[in-house]
Amino acid sequence: MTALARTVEVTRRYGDVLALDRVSLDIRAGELVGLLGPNGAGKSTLINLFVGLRRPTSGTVELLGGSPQNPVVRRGIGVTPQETGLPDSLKVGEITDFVRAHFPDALGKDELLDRFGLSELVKRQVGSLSGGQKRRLAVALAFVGRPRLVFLDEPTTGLDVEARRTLWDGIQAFHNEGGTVVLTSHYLEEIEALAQRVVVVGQGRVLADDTVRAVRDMVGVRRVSLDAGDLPDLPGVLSTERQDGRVSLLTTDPDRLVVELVRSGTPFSGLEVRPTTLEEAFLTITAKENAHV
Ligand SMILES: Nc1ncnc2c1ncn2[C@@H]1O[C@H](COP(=O)(O)OP(=O)(O)OP(=O)(O)O)[C@@H](O)[C@H]1O
Repeated sequence: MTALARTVEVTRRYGDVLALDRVSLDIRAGELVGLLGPNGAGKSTLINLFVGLRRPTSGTVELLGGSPQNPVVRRGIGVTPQETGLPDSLKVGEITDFVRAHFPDALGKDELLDRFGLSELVKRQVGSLSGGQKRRLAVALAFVGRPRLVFLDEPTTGLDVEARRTLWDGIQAFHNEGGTVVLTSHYLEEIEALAQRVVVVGQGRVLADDTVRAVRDMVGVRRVSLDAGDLPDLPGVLSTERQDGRVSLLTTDPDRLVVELVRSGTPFSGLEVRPTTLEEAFLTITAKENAHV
Protein backbone atom coordinates (compact mmCIF):
# COMPACT_ATOMS: atom_id res chain seq x y z
CA MET A 1 0.00 0.00 0.00
CA THR A 2 1.23 3.50 -0.78
CA ALA A 3 2.23 5.70 2.14
CA LEU A 4 0.41 9.02 1.91
CA ALA A 5 2.34 10.43 4.83
CA ARG A 6 5.48 9.29 6.51
CA THR A 7 7.86 10.25 9.27
CA VAL A 8 11.33 8.76 9.37
CA GLU A 9 13.23 8.94 12.65
CA VAL A 10 11.58 12.22 13.51
CA THR A 11 12.61 14.05 16.64
CA ARG A 12 11.06 17.33 17.75
CA ARG A 13 12.28 19.38 20.67
CA TYR A 14 10.80 22.51 22.19
CA GLY A 15 13.74 23.87 24.15
CA ASP A 16 14.43 21.23 26.79
CA VAL A 17 11.22 19.31 26.07
CA LEU A 18 11.61 16.25 23.89
CA ALA A 19 8.11 16.14 22.35
CA LEU A 20 8.88 13.41 19.79
CA ASP A 21 11.71 10.95 20.01
CA ARG A 22 12.76 9.24 16.74
CA VAL A 23 9.27 8.44 15.50
CA SER A 24 8.95 6.49 12.24
CA LEU A 25 5.40 6.06 11.01
CA ASP A 26 3.70 5.36 7.68
CA ILE A 27 0.11 6.40 7.00
CA ARG A 28 -1.09 4.25 4.11
CA ALA A 29 -3.79 5.05 1.56
CA GLY A 30 -7.29 4.16 2.73
CA GLU A 31 -6.41 3.78 6.41
CA LEU A 32 -8.24 5.33 9.32
CA VAL A 33 -5.57 5.65 11.96
CA GLY A 34 -6.17 6.68 15.55
CA LEU A 35 -3.37 8.33 17.49
CA LEU A 36 -4.04 7.61 21.12
CA GLY A 37 -2.16 8.82 24.14
CA PRO A 38 -2.31 10.84 27.34
CA ASN A 39 -1.86 14.62 27.59
CA GLY A 40 1.52 15.77 26.42
CA ALA A 41 2.32 12.49 24.65
CA GLY A 42 3.25 14.23 21.42
CA LYS A 43 0.12 13.61 19.31
CA SER A 44 -0.49 17.21 18.29
CA THR A 45 3.19 17.70 17.56
CA LEU A 46 3.08 14.73 15.22
CA ILE A 47 0.01 16.09 13.41
CA ASN A 48 1.59 19.55 13.19
CA LEU A 49 4.69 18.05 11.60
CA PHE A 50 2.62 16.07 9.08
CA VAL A 51 0.65 19.13 8.02
CA GLY A 52 3.64 21.45 7.82
CA LEU A 53 2.78 23.69 10.78
CA ARG A 54 6.04 22.68 12.45
CA ARG A 55 9.36 21.32 11.26
CA PRO A 56 11.19 18.42 12.82
CA THR A 57 14.35 19.05 14.81
CA SER A 58 15.80 16.05 13.00
CA GLY A 59 14.49 13.31 10.72
CA THR A 60 12.22 13.68 7.70
CA VAL A 61 8.51 14.12 7.11
CA GLU A 62 6.86 13.33 3.77
CA LEU A 63 3.36 14.27 2.77
CA LEU A 64 1.67 12.98 -0.41
CA GLY A 65 5.08 12.21 -1.85
CA GLY A 66 6.40 15.74 -1.25
CA SER A 67 7.24 18.14 1.52
CA PRO A 68 4.61 19.32 4.01
CA GLN A 69 6.09 22.80 3.60
CA ASN A 70 4.90 22.91 -0.02
CA PRO A 71 1.49 24.66 -0.27
CA VAL A 72 0.63 22.74 -3.43
CA VAL A 73 1.12 19.47 -1.59
CA ARG A 74 -0.91 20.75 1.34
CA ARG A 75 -3.87 21.41 -0.94
CA GLY A 76 -4.39 17.65 -1.03
CA ILE A 77 -5.04 17.42 2.70
CA GLY A 78 -7.69 18.60 5.13
CA VAL A 79 -6.86 19.61 8.70
CA THR A 80 -8.75 20.50 11.86
CA PRO A 81 -6.31 21.54 14.58
CA GLN A 82 -7.09 21.17 18.24
CA GLU A 83 -8.08 24.82 18.49
CA THR A 84 -9.67 26.77 15.69
CA GLY A 85 -10.91 30.33 15.49
CA LEU A 86 -13.72 31.02 13.04
CA PRO A 87 -14.90 34.59 12.46
CA ASP A 88 -17.98 35.18 14.63
CA SER A 89 -19.74 37.54 12.26
CA LEU A 90 -19.83 35.20 9.27
CA LYS A 91 -22.72 32.84 8.70
CA VAL A 92 -22.13 29.09 8.51
CA GLY A 93 -23.00 29.12 4.80
CA GLU A 94 -20.67 32.07 4.13
CA ILE A 95 -17.70 30.44 5.85
CA THR A 96 -18.32 27.25 3.93
CA ASP A 97 -18.41 29.16 0.63
CA PHE A 98 -15.27 31.06 1.60
CA VAL A 99 -13.34 27.86 2.22
CA ARG A 100 -14.84 26.19 -0.86
CA ALA A 101 -13.50 29.02 -3.03
CA HIS A 102 -9.95 27.89 -2.30
CA PHE A 103 -10.39 24.55 -4.00
CA PRO A 104 -10.90 23.76 -7.70
CA ASP A 105 -13.29 20.85 -7.09
CA ALA A 106 -14.85 21.60 -3.73
CA LEU A 107 -17.63 19.55 -2.20
CA GLY A 108 -21.08 21.12 -2.61
CA LYS A 109 -22.13 23.26 0.35
CA ASP A 110 -25.39 21.40 0.94
CA GLU A 111 -23.71 18.03 0.73
CA LEU A 112 -21.01 19.03 3.20
CA LEU A 113 -23.39 20.58 5.72
CA ASP A 114 -25.75 17.65 5.42
CA ARG A 115 -22.97 15.14 6.03
CA PHE A 116 -22.05 16.80 9.27
CA GLY A 117 -25.57 17.54 10.47
CA LEU A 118 -25.18 21.30 10.00
CA SER A 119 -27.84 22.00 7.34
CA GLU A 120 -30.20 23.73 9.75
CA LEU A 121 -27.48 26.12 10.85
CA VAL A 122 -26.59 27.43 7.41
CA LYS A 123 -27.97 30.94 8.09
CA ARG A 124 -26.67 31.23 11.64
CA GLN A 125 -23.74 33.47 12.50
CA VAL A 126 -20.79 31.53 13.87
CA GLY A 127 -20.80 33.72 16.98
CA SER A 128 -24.25 32.40 17.87
CA LEU A 129 -23.32 28.71 17.65
CA SER A 130 -22.73 26.54 20.68
CA GLY A 131 -19.21 25.27 21.32
CA GLY A 132 -20.17 21.84 20.00
CA GLN A 133 -21.73 23.27 16.83
CA LYS A 134 -18.61 25.35 16.17
CA ARG A 135 -16.45 22.30 16.60
CA ARG A 136 -18.57 20.31 14.15
CA LEU A 137 -18.27 23.10 11.62
CA ALA A 138 -14.50 23.28 12.08
CA VAL A 139 -14.22 19.55 11.47
CA ALA A 140 -16.57 19.64 8.47
CA LEU A 141 -14.43 22.33 6.83
CA ALA A 142 -11.48 19.91 6.71
CA PHE A 143 -13.42 17.92 4.12
CA VAL A 144 -14.41 20.77 1.80
CA GLY A 145 -11.61 20.35 -0.75
CA ARG A 146 -12.18 16.61 -1.30
CA PRO A 147 -8.83 15.86 0.36
CA ARG A 148 -7.04 12.55 -0.03
CA LEU A 149 -5.91 12.69 3.55
CA VAL A 150 -7.48 14.36 6.57
CA PHE A 151 -5.86 15.11 9.94
CA LEU A 152 -8.20 15.74 12.87
CA ASP A 153 -6.76 16.70 16.24
CA GLU A 154 -9.25 15.70 18.93
CA PRO A 155 -12.26 16.22 16.66
CA THR A 156 -14.94 15.48 19.24
CA THR A 157 -13.60 16.85 22.50
CA GLY A 158 -16.38 18.74 24.26
CA LEU A 159 -19.19 17.29 22.13
CA ASP A 160 -22.22 15.52 23.55
CA VAL A 161 -22.97 11.94 22.55
CA GLU A 162 -25.31 12.81 19.69
CA ALA A 163 -23.00 15.41 18.15
CA ARG A 164 -20.11 13.02 18.50
CA ARG A 165 -22.00 10.32 16.62
CA THR A 166 -22.93 12.72 13.82
CA LEU A 167 -19.28 13.62 13.43
CA TRP A 168 -18.24 9.98 13.48
CA ASP A 169 -20.76 9.29 10.69
CA GLY A 170 -19.30 12.10 8.57
CA ILE A 171 -15.75 10.89 9.10
CA GLN A 172 -16.75 7.29 8.42
CA ALA A 173 -18.56 8.23 5.18
CA PHE A 174 -15.38 9.91 3.92
CA HIS A 175 -13.36 6.86 4.84
CA ASN A 176 -15.85 4.47 3.18
CA GLU A 177 -15.34 6.35 -0.06
CA GLY A 178 -11.61 5.64 0.13
CA GLY A 179 -10.45 8.67 2.12
CA THR A 180 -7.54 8.38 4.53
CA VAL A 181 -7.88 9.79 8.05
CA VAL A 182 -5.52 10.37 10.95
CA LEU A 183 -7.19 11.47 14.14
CA THR A 184 -6.05 11.95 17.69
CA SER A 185 -8.16 11.13 20.68
CA HIS A 186 -8.05 10.53 24.39
CA TYR A 187 -11.04 8.26 24.05
CA LEU A 188 -10.50 4.61 23.38
CA GLU A 189 -14.21 4.42 22.61
CA GLU A 190 -13.80 6.92 19.78
CA ILE A 191 -10.87 5.10 18.28
CA GLU A 192 -12.78 1.84 18.55
CA ALA A 193 -15.78 3.31 16.77
CA LEU A 194 -13.72 4.59 13.87
CA ALA A 195 -10.24 3.21 13.44
CA GLN A 196 -8.82 -0.15 12.51
CA ARG A 197 -5.28 0.82 13.35
CA VAL A 198 -4.21 2.45 16.58
CA VAL A 199 -0.90 4.10 17.22
CA VAL A 200 -0.34 4.61 20.92
CA VAL A 201 1.96 7.52 21.65
CA GLY A 202 3.52 8.11 25.05
CA GLN A 203 6.35 10.39 26.08
CA GLY A 204 7.16 11.17 22.46
CA ARG A 205 7.52 7.57 21.37
CA VAL A 206 5.32 5.06 19.58
CA LEU A 207 4.46 2.56 22.32
CA ALA A 208 2.22 0.37 20.19
CA ASP A 209 1.05 0.26 16.59
CA ASP A 210 -1.55 -2.41 16.19
CA THR A 211 -5.20 -3.30 15.71
CA VAL A 212 -7.82 -1.75 17.96
CA ARG A 213 -8.36 -5.09 19.65
CA ALA A 214 -4.72 -5.63 20.52
CA VAL A 215 -4.40 -2.14 21.95
CA ARG A 216 -7.63 -2.46 23.86
CA ASP A 217 -6.22 -5.48 25.62
CA MET A 218 -3.18 -3.44 26.49
CA VAL A 219 -5.02 -0.47 27.94
CA GLY A 220 -8.33 -2.09 28.85
CA VAL A 221 -8.04 -1.33 32.53
CA ARG A 222 -11.22 -0.97 34.62
CA ARG A 223 -11.80 0.66 37.95
CA VAL A 224 -13.80 -1.38 40.47
CA SER A 225 -14.91 0.76 43.44
CA LEU A 226 -16.73 -0.39 46.56
CA ASP A 227 -17.33 0.44 50.20
CA ALA A 228 -15.56 -2.20 52.24
CA GLY A 229 -13.22 -2.86 55.12
CA ASP A 230 -10.14 -5.04 54.73
CA LEU A 231 -10.07 -6.96 51.47
CA PRO A 232 -8.49 -10.37 50.86
CA ASP A 233 -5.92 -10.84 48.11
CA LEU A 234 -7.84 -10.60 44.84
CA PRO A 235 -6.64 -11.74 41.41
CA GLY A 236 -5.49 -9.36 38.69
CA VAL A 237 -5.36 -6.19 40.83
CA LEU A 238 -2.95 -3.67 39.31
CA SER A 239 -3.31 -1.08 42.05
CA THR A 240 -5.39 -0.29 45.10
CA GLU A 241 -6.39 3.09 46.47
CA ARG A 242 -8.44 3.81 49.54
CA GLN A 243 -10.22 7.04 50.32
CA ASP A 244 -12.80 7.66 53.06
CA GLY A 245 -13.62 3.95 53.38
CA ARG A 246 -14.09 3.57 49.62
CA VAL A 247 -11.68 1.26 47.84
CA SER A 248 -10.73 1.59 44.17
CA LEU A 249 -9.09 -1.35 42.46
CA LEU A 250 -7.66 -1.15 38.96
CA THR A 251 -7.81 -4.37 36.98
CA THR A 252 -7.93 -5.69 33.43
CA ASP A 253 -10.43 -8.38 34.44
CA PRO A 254 -13.22 -6.86 36.56
CA ASP A 255 -15.54 -9.88 36.13
CA ARG A 256 -13.09 -12.27 37.71
CA LEU A 257 -12.27 -9.81 40.44
CA VAL A 258 -15.93 -9.38 41.40
CA VAL A 259 -16.55 -13.15 41.32
CA GLU A 260 -13.60 -13.71 43.66
CA LEU A 261 -14.72 -10.87 45.90
CA VAL A 262 -18.16 -12.43 46.30
CA ARG A 263 -16.65 -15.90 46.84
CA SER A 264 -14.45 -14.54 49.61
CA GLY A 265 -17.55 -13.60 51.59
CA THR A 266 -16.16 -10.13 52.32
CA PRO A 267 -18.99 -7.69 53.10
CA PHE A 268 -19.17 -4.77 50.69
CA SER A 269 -21.66 -2.31 49.20
CA GLY A 270 -21.92 0.31 46.46
CA LEU A 271 -20.08 -1.76 43.84
CA GLU A 272 -19.24 0.21 40.71
CA VAL A 273 -17.25 -0.87 37.65
CA ARG A 274 -16.25 1.74 35.13
CA PRO A 275 -13.63 2.33 32.47
CA THR A 276 -10.55 4.18 33.56
CA THR A 277 -9.34 7.12 31.61
CA LEU A 278 -6.60 6.32 29.19
CA GLU A 279 -4.28 8.33 31.34
CA GLU A 280 -4.99 6.17 34.39
CA ALA A 281 -4.45 3.06 32.31
CA PHE A 282 -1.13 4.32 31.06
CA LEU A 283 0.05 5.31 34.51
CA THR A 284 -0.85 1.89 35.82
CA ILE A 285 0.78 -0.01 32.97
CA THR A 286 3.93 2.08 33.09
CA ALA A 287 4.17 1.80 36.86
CA LYS A 288 3.78 -1.95 36.60
CA GLU A 289 6.40 -2.24 33.87
CA ASN A 290 8.83 -0.15 35.89
CA ALA A 291 8.22 -2.30 38.95
CA HIS A 292 9.28 -5.35 36.95
CA VAL A 293 12.50 -3.86 35.62
N1 LIG B 1 5.09 25.28 21.46
C1 LIG B 1 5.55 24.55 22.44
N2 LIG B 1 6.53 24.99 23.26
C2 LIG B 1 7.03 24.24 24.27
N3 LIG B 1 6.62 22.99 24.54
C3 LIG B 1 5.66 22.48 23.77
C4 LIG B 1 5.07 23.21 22.68
N4 LIG B 1 4.15 22.44 22.09
C5 LIG B 1 4.13 21.29 22.77
N5 LIG B 1 5.04 21.30 23.76
C6 LIG B 1 5.34 20.19 24.71
O1 LIG B 1 5.61 19.03 23.94
C7 LIG B 1 5.04 17.87 24.56
C8 LIG B 1 4.08 17.20 23.59
O2 LIG B 1 2.95 18.06 23.40
P1 LIG B 1 1.76 17.74 22.40
O3 LIG B 1 0.85 18.93 22.38
O4 LIG B 1 2.31 17.27 21.11
O5 LIG B 1 1.05 16.51 23.13
P2 LIG B 1 -0.38 15.89 22.92
O6 LIG B 1 -0.19 14.41 22.94
O7 LIG B 1 -1.03 16.46 21.72
O8 LIG B 1 -1.15 16.35 24.22
P3 LIG B 1 -2.71 16.69 24.45
O9 LIG B 1 -3.40 15.37 24.43
O10 LIG B 1 -2.69 17.31 25.81
O11 LIG B 1 -3.13 17.60 23.37
C9 LIG B 1 4.39 18.37 25.84
O12 LIG B 1 5.32 18.20 26.88
C10 LIG B 1 4.14 19.86 25.57
O13 LIG B 1 4.15 20.60 26.76
